[in-house]
Amino acid sequence: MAIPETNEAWQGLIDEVASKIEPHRIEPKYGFPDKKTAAFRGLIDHTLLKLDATAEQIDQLCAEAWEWEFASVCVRPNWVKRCVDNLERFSPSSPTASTSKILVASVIGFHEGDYPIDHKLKEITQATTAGAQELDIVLNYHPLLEKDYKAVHAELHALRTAAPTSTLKLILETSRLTSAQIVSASVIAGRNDFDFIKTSTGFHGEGAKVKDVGTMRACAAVLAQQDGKEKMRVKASGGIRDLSQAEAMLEAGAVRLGCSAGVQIAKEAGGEKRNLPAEFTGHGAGRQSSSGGGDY
Ligand SMILES: O=C[C@H](O)COP(=O)(O)O
Repeated sequence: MAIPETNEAWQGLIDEVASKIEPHRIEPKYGFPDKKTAAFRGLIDHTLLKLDATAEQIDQLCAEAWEWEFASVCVRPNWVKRCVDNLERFSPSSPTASTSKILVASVIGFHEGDYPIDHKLKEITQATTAGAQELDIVLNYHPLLEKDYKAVHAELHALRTAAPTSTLKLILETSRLTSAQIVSASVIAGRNDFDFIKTSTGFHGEGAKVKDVGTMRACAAVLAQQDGKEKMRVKASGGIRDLSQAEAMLEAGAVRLGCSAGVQIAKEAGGEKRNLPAEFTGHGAGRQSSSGGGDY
């Protein structure tokens, strides 16, 4: 799988992928697990990214993630250690503990993405040292807008190299991009072995849109065919507040959802949570949207 060496060569690859995307769009709606099951809730990254989040709110986030068996908790780097410790305490080798493991995801370069690469690399070290298994990294999309694909590649290559075993999700901030730019970013992410492409930070614009999720999924399918490797996955995030929005994103091709409204969605889906042992309850009061009420 050759890496293009010039912006022109990148553009050629991007155009080739774009020309093959349309046929993939006629695929039927994608399915997802029964809404009442832990498998469905296991598609949700339970997210709290407000700058003013408190320790009590982080503890509550972890408790809710354990109870509803979400895929992960997604937090800022400074909270990773606390989440790892919480989740370890909730799921020791107790015979009653479920086998499902709640992961810890950390955002990197959040939420503007245009931090210098050294800042992002420092945050990666901080998060992975503290035990984060997944990293949701905001793309510096400015070079992308200028079609400086070599610069985009240089950033993504440095990030992948710094975290060779982590699950890497690249946040595109799709509300700031055209469909063509979404394809360009997805192609470069694919060539750099990112595991996911993710729509939004939840702090800008409209958040996830069905159309963009469809484009990203179709692009990932073309790349997988072309490169003969596993399909990069799509995470929809930002503004997903209820079950019908969550379902629409999954039907469009997302296989992971990032939401601060995970509990509301799980309740609406009608499943049953497991109960955290009493010794761990008594966590903090209710939370708000990770985007602080949102600008949607
Ligand atoms: O990455 C996830 C988003 O920040 C979640 O945004 P939200 O608060 O709109 O659900």
